[in-house]
Amino acid sequence: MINKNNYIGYQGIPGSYSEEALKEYFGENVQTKNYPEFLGVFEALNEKEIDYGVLPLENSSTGAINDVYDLLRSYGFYIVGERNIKVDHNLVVNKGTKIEDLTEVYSHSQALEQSSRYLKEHPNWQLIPYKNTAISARYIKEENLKTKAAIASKRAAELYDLDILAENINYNKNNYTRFIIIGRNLEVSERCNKLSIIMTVLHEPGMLNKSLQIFSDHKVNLLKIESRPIIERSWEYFFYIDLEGNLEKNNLQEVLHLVKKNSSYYKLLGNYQKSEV
Ligand SMILES: O=C(O)C(=O)C[C@]1(C(=O)O)C=C[C@@H](O)C=C1
Repeated sequence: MINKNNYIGYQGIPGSYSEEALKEYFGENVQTKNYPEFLGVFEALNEKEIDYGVLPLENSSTGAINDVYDLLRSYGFYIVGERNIKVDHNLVVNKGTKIEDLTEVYSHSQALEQSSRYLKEHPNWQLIPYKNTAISARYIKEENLKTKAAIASKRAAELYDLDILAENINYNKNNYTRFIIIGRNLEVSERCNKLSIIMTVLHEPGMLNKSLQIFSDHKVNLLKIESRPIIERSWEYFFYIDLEGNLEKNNLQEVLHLVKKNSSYYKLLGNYQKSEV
């Protein structure tokens, strides 16, 4: 369980959306460590450099963040919490830059995608995927050129002393990113009401349906299914399933036991409290 000596890791630098999710979840007064890549957060948790990590898992406009889904399975950590954050992107530039000066726009690929309709109105701009939204903002500040812009949060513009040339350029005005909090151990408490598992089924007709029927027969409410390819076995998939429930309540453990029996691979990813928004 979380205590005040814990270190919490996130991808990016101050001003990134991951940092915002971290502060919303843990509060302002926590010790943080940051890493340039998602992988760095997993490695740091593995090496006990941090106690928890905060990572984006999916977005309400563009869907899954595949790298994080895959890392989550391969490292074997647990989801202990989640927080949905409203994400509004801005085109940020060095002071005095005009829209017609721009030739290059830097940001995380997710942010470029979430702003794609606005960016299509400027077909002459070169779009350059970069490590993170706030790292892009800091980079264009360091370069100090009027030809380069970044897509980032208002807070990143403030922190790196940049101007906002266009506000809220994400095409979905209800653009939310779901962040997960990961830890080394399974943490189950009274308040947990959401569960995530990964499973694969035998490549035979009706096998996925059989697993889903188990949930339906026991009145377990499914919230999401995401599939990710199994690299070594073409056209076979890991199914990531989110469902409602608490591991210590009702007969959920027995239901999961039946699902496990019907699966060729099964892993419990965590039991945690659903984000309010
Ligand atoms: O946290 C950041 O600032 C990021 O650049 C990452 C990230 C992501 O990977 O989805 C986080 C939230 C937004 O959806 C866009 C980008």
